[in-house]
Amino acid sequence: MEDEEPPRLLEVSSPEPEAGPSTSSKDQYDRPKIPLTLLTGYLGAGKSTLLDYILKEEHGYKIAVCMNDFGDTTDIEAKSLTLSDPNSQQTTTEFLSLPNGCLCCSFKDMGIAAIEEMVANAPGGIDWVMVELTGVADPGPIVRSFWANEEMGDLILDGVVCVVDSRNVQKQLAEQRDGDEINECQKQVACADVILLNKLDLVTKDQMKEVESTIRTINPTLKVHHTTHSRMPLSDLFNLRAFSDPTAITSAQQQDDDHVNEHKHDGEECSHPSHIKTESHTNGIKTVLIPLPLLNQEQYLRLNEFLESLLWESKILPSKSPSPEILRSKGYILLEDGREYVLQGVADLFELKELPDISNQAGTSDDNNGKVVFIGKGVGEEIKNALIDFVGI
Ligand SMILES: Nc1nc2c(ncn2[C@@H]2O[C@H](COP(=O)(O)OP(=O)(O)OP(=O)(O)O)[C@@H](O)[C@H]2O)c(=O)[nH]1
Repeated sequence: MEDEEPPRLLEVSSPEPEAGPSTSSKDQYDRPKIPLTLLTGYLGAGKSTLLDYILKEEHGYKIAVCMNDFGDTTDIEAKSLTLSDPNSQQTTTEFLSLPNGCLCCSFKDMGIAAIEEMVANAPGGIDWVMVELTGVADPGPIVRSFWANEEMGDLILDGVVCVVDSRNVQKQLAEQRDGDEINECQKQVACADVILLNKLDLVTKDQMKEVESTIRTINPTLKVHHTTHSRMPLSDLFNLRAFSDPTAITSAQQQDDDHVNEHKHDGEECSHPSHIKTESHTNGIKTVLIPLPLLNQEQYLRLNEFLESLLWESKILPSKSPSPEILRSKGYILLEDGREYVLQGVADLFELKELPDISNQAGTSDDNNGKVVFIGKGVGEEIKNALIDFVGI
């Protein structure tokens, strides 16, 4: 998938939220698409515990759970037609059917095409697919592949859920890699849409506050759940629509504001990310949030050009500034003529998608302000200033 020019995704409409297990959206040919959740998290965080819970709970969804090992994540496409049983090394498509209607499969190598084949052949049909990544996987290339595959494939990426071990995550985030590279734990937090701060029973209230501050410093767009044994309302794991719904970004900001308000009133020591030193744990991974006014058409085109230069060529910053490594981009953009766009990006792949019906989007943004968020290493004021200059706002 290393094309010379990063692919752009086709525009798809944002379906209305639906209740219950009937969750599939449709592609442009009116074929149903099955939502897929990627489950990530460092070794021992509680991913299997969460899957075990999902596979036993009565929730009404027919979920295919793939306990997966993509191995070298940069090679995902090459493996996309391989299905091999880790014990026999035989090619197989067998499932374990569970009493709550879920299917469980555990394969060593399984790519997108194999998952699609499994879903198509699943006895009785499937409402949802959940794929567990290995604890040391960098989710970025995998997220990118599933997302890029949506246009032609049968699956639609609903979101990325990350489980962390609250007792050990600060240490895991601070682990150094050769050449000061971003470590896997940092990438997992940066790429996620929902995070379970798990093992609540093993940390004090103050430790949990500090963990949450660090996590929010890396990625303030996350929806955070505090859990023990990965127990949480499962409805909060489904229908995230993280790659199509503008509330994913606006509600994240609201959540952050709520956190500040809470701080103002509870009289306890401040743990908000802007007031606590968490840099040593994040190894330079940060978020920059750039508020946007209403843009005219020309400014919108300039923003698009800015994103291409920044994400494809890392060219936009003054030459003396080190190139940022952007893991995730999100945004909500409003134009003077009333059009609204959602920006989603994973590494160099990005999409600016126009929201189909303005009247349907009422309430998507409480403050009615546009914004762009970049999460990664080396992001900061330089990007903000460069965007403001380039777009002319
Ligand atoms: N005390 C405590 N232990 C937990 C909690 N959640 C999970 N565990 C235990 O932590 C260990 C690791 O949990 P797993 O669910 O296997 O973690 P994982 O993320 O799947 O681990 P890998 O497969 O190695 O990546 C198991 O022994 C779990 O029982 C929790 O909230 N509290």
